[in-house]
Amino acid sequence: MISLHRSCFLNNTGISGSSSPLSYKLKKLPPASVKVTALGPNKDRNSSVLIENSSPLKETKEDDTSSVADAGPNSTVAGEDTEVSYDDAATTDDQLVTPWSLSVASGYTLLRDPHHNKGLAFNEKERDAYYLRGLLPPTVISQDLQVKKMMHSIRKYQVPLQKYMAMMDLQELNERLFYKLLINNVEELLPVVYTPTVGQACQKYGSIFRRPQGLFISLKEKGQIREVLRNWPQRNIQVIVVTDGERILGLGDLGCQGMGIPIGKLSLYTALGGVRPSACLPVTIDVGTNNEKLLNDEFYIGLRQKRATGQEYAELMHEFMTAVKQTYGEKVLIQFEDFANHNAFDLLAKYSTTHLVFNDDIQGTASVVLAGLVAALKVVGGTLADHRFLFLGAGEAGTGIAELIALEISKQTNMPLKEARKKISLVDSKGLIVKSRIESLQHFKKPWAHNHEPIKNLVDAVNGIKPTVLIGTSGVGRTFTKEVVEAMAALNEKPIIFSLSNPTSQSECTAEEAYTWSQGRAIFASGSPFDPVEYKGRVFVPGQANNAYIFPGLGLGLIMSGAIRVHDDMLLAASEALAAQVTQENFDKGLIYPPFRNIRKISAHIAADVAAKAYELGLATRQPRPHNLVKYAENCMYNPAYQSYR
Ligand SMILES: NC(=O)C1=CN([C@@H]2O[C@H](COP(=O)(O)OP(=O)(O)OC[C@H]3O[C@@H](n4cnc5c(N)ncnc54)[C@H](OP(=O)(O)O)[C@@H]3O)[C@@H](O)[C@H]2O)C=CC1
Ligand SMILES: CC(=O)C(=O)O
Ligand SMILES: [Mg+2]
Repeated sequence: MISLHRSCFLNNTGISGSSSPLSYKLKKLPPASVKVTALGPNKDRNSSVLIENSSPLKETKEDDTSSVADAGPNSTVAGEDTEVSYDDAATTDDQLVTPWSLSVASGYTLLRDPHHNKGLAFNEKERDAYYLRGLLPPTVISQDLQVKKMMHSIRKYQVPLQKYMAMMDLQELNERLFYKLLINNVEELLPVVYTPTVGQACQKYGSIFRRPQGLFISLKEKGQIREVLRNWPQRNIQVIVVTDGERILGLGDLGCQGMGIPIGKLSLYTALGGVRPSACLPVTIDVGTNNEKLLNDEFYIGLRQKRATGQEYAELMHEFMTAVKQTYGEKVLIQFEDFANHNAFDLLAKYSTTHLVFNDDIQGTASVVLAGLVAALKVVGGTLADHRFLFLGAGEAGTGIAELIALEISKQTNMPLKEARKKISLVDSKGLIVKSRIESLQHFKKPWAHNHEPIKNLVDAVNGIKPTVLIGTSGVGRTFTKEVVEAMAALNEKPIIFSLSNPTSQSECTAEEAYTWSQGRAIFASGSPFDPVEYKGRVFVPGQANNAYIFPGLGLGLIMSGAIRVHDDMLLAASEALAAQVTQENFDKGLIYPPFRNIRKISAHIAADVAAKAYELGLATRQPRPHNLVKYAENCMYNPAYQSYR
């Protein structure tokens, strides 16, 4: 009896260094009593086919002439006088069949394996060695030419969602080409695989869903989450991005269709931060949805029930968090993403002492915004403590940013944190957060309830508080009206205005509005990208204040140092590292963030500073500490160039 190992490829085993997609082959099958049996996936995960024979078959090296890749579900696995035929057409609906498959990476299978497929870039030698002759047209082209060709076809699509789908198809066809494309064209493709287009993709995810790109863990899987994790083909997981889909960007509850977000975020972990794709696991927890439209949509792919809450919710999340640690160990990084705030703060508080976790919307966003502010001070002058901050939106992003600003002010000035918080005011859907509202406020808003008379609307709050910085984290589009921006411009020579809500439709104002209404004086950044704006003969390039600048580098820093916990000082370190990357040339264009085209270099610096902080705090387990952390970060980064197969 012998089993063929399905997981014998580079990255499938988690063992790198092999440059052959084909590690095992069989000698020709002996004539008698050959039986091919399928195994259910949970019986032996490493086996696709079990072949019983009176004389055991030997495993041999690649120079052997026969390959089991010749066999497939519809083919005949033949000895000289024995045939076992598998013919799908012969089965009917009421006959039970087992969905077995061979996954030896050669021939047709190799072309279907996104981790190893190179398409027309397979060279002549590889085409011979891996049974590709005839399966490809004769031309051999370079990866660079493939990139050029793909960009050419993606640019032809007018509809952003079509571009998104073309990118997702590519990711599932040829992973290295996907990442090469994304890295080489990051400024053009970021809005395709990430905000704003990923928002549309989530809204339509039920219709566009094709193949699993991450794990769906629903209430149906309660009690079996460890087994579900084992169904994922990769074992050596380093980062998980998990959502429950309740607050997807500023689009609200998209239930199970929120899966587009973890997938998009993790593709940035690889493209922007260099974490290898096989180490990334997107997860969506499905506890139902309160979105009536989805519940009534025949194409909805999630659980058709109202959201579970309370103990039922907490138990599922706890089982997930426990299973993750048991399966992948202490050092797996879990990024909470796009949870609604009534769960987000509690989950973070509960698991930050036992797991390597952070909440991107609360902490990653805070870090990126603080970096933008620190950079903006070089243009407007003064220290953080000299400024007054007003937020529209007092949820995860708003209070998360506010707290990190206060922490930094407190560090810089030795002012008590409580005092530092007084420089920051927040407005929620009910108006300015003030002391008289304290009883009815959610716990994360309470620290921001200052002594002030109640104010209902934003313009009055601007005129009453007289902020130098206005930050939008409301998730509601066009709330920075002309009146609001003009009020900021009347109060400040250079008003700092950030419209952070995503996607573009939810941005508090557009770049054009910010520059026009402030007569070209605003220092502006937005969560989703806007094109440059020409105002009175001058071109303004708006920056993108998005946590995508932070989480890939932060994650890499945590992974490469073997950190076991996330600490606020790491977020401050990430923020400082990002701010330090803004050049005079960027400032001259009105930018307070460096361009995304340099993101891998930026991420290496962020990773290095985060790792340095982890060592300093005694939270790093990788010893000895690398001497040059920036170089080490760069060397750790995944390179999407094709590997040569022997
Ligand atoms: N650029 C970036 O990197 C990031 C951007 N974001 C974006 O920020 C937005 C908010 O996210 P998040 O903080 O997590 O969401 P939350 O739901 O936690 O918070 C939203 C806040 O906005 C308030 N709000 C809603 N409507 C109004 C209104 N009309 N006027 C005033 N306040 C209002 C809510 O008030 P109430 O509490 O009274 O309901 C709440 O305080 C989203 O669009 C998200 O995409 C988030 C993370 C990162
Ligand atoms: C960018 C991001 O994380 C958000 O909008 O939720
Ligand atoms: Mg988010």
